[in-house]
Amino acid sequence: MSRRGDRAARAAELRAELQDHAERYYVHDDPVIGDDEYDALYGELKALEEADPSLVTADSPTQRVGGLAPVSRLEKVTHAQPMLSLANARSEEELRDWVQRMRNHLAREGIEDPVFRFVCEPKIDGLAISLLYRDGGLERGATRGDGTVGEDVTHNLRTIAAIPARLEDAPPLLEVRGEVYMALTDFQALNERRAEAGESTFMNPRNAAAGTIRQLDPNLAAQRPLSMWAYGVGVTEGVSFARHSDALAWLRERGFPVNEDIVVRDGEDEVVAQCLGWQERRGSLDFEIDGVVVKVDDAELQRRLGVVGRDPRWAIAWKFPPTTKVTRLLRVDWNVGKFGDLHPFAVLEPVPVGGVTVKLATLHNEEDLARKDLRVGDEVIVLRAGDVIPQVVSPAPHVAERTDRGPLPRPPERCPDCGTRTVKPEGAVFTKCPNRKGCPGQQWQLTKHFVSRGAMDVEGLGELQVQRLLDAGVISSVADLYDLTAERIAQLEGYGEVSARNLVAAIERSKEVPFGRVLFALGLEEVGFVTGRNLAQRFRSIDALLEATPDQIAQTPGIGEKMAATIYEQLQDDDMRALIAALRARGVRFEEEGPPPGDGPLSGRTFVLTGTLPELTREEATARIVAAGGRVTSSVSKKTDYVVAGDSPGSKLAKAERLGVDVVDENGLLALLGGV
Ligand SMILES: NC(=O)c1ccc[n+]([C@@H]2O[C@H](COP(=O)([O-])OP(=O)(O)OC[C@H]3O[C@@H](n4cnc5c(N)ncnc54)[C@H](O)[C@@H]3O)[C@@H](O)[C@H]2O)c1
Ligand SMILES: [Zn+2]
Repeated sequence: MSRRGDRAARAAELRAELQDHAERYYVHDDPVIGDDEYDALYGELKALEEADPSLVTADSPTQRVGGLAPVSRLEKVTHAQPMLSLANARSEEELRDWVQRMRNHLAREGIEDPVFRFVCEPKIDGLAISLLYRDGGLERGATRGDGTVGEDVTHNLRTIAAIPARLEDAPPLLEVRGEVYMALTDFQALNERRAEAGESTFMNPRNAAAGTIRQLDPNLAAQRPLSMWAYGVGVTEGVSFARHSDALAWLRERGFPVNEDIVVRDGEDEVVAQCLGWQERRGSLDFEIDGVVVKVDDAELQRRLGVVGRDPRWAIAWKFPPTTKVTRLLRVDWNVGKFGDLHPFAVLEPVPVGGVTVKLATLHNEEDLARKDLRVGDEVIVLRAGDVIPQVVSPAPHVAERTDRGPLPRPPERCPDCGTRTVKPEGAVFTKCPNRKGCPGQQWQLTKHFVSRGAMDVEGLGELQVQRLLDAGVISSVADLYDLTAERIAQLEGYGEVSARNLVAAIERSKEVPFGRVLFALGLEEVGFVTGRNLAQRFRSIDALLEATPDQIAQTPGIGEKMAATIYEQLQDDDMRALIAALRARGVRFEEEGPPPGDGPLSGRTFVLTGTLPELTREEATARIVAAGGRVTSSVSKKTDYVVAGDSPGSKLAKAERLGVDVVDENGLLALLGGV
């Protein structure tokens, strides 16, 4: 075969392979190769096409954004201006080549020696969206899709607090582009919640954000904390910008979240230094960035540079080294949780990932382990994003084809901490150590939980210190914390005189923690942060709660019969009652402060908010209703007194109308509040 024939065959092979990987990546969220590997194949195809442009086909991945058309049941929207992708640079050399390519291109356009200013922006690893504002109102929000046609996700984008619903001083038409993302801590909390509930976990924050935004039901999006960074404008009428940096400043002034770290740099050297600097810092951010986007600042130069294939010629993505690595799964060990749940984790052959050596990774639960089909001895893909606990994503490609793999790891028959025989209750997600009272593993978890942020919030008492206090026998229950003296603490490893005094002060301060959080801190099964607060609001004192019947507990918002029974049972337990008495004797709060709800003009009334209100944010409206003695819940039922409907209200309004619930607008709400 001729050399051209060889090249054409290889190009076709690469196209098919890339198409396959793109489908796994974008549609099924289940890539089998790393981004660097994908980019290498992509680079090879691109090089072939550049050497021989006749090899370029219209369906080549180098010519199409995302590689795929939208497939979901969401409405399709055609973008007013295509949403493009970005070319990559993985080294200083590639970045300098890009600048040289721009110079060459401009020279052909008759522009010699252009002066470049560059805007460097963190490359947020989320999903691109377009927000269309007409006369200041958010008319439509859409995903990128295949760059030309995206999906209408306005209903979900409206639930994101960072996205302005209305703009002051706005031009007739404005398209804002940005990245929707999930913060790393939120991502981790979401996955933990899902694992606890036996649901599948998300592989990374991008996955979680994309999965959430593409849901049909906006309630789901509202429950998952998403945010956005704005990084550009698309079509506009009545406003234009000479520089990209002007557009960003203008967006910021109008209330869009524009990342504070974005900088303007004059030359290539400065840009390179900036990229390397962020590469160092990437782990310290609370959201994932996978690189730096470098853009030419001057709008006229951008226009002259134009687009090549699916990428603007005037921008490039400096990609960081990958945060996934392949290593060997040496063992699966099991940790005992607060309620005796056995949580599997992976012991790995140590491997450096993104600047840190990873030896352990979370595996969430037994089902997760089975779903991922992980076996001891397998080569596995580990992912480390920011400060989040590393996770095992899957076996490495081709492992599944091996025939000599070990069995699926099973939870141990005896508790690794106390040796008690483990049990798996019918229908439960976790195998358990049933020794709630005597298991040191559970004791440690409960103590750690008690002092954690959101619970009693005792600063200066990390998990290692908790372990030391328990091991040394200095405390045997959380009540003992309140008897500690600075002298006693100072004798322990890791404490000096000052830190010991600070710890005693922090423990003392925890007596101010409100009753609802104390209930949460006790570590009762089914009593999370919100349920703790709701119980506190309903019963107002521990005495009332301890006397309550399961039926009375079930009348608390958010608590069903089954939950109520579990909570009731734990409160009957002698040890739990002794612990509560001991904490109470030491001054921990077991009463709700302030006037009882029911004192305001809205006492006993239940509200549901839907849509965007003209003035009040959701948080403001909720706070004012609660301050007036009312209650806000998330779904409409016969018990709802009022639905407050704003712009684009969604299904709750329809339901309210069906059930005959009163519907008011913002003015109606303000009237009910009576100027509170
Ligand atoms: N592993 C696989 O199998 C596989 C398959 C397909 C794609 N991929 C990966 O996906 C990449 C291609 O994805 P892509 O086309 O979405 O492009 P991209 O992610 O490389 O870059 C374009 C996107 O960057 C985002 N972005 C973040 N911050 C930005 C900012 N400040 N300014 C502008 N844009 C910003 C936008 O969403 C934009 O659409 C490849 O490089 C590859 O790494 C991997
Ligand atoms: Zn045990």
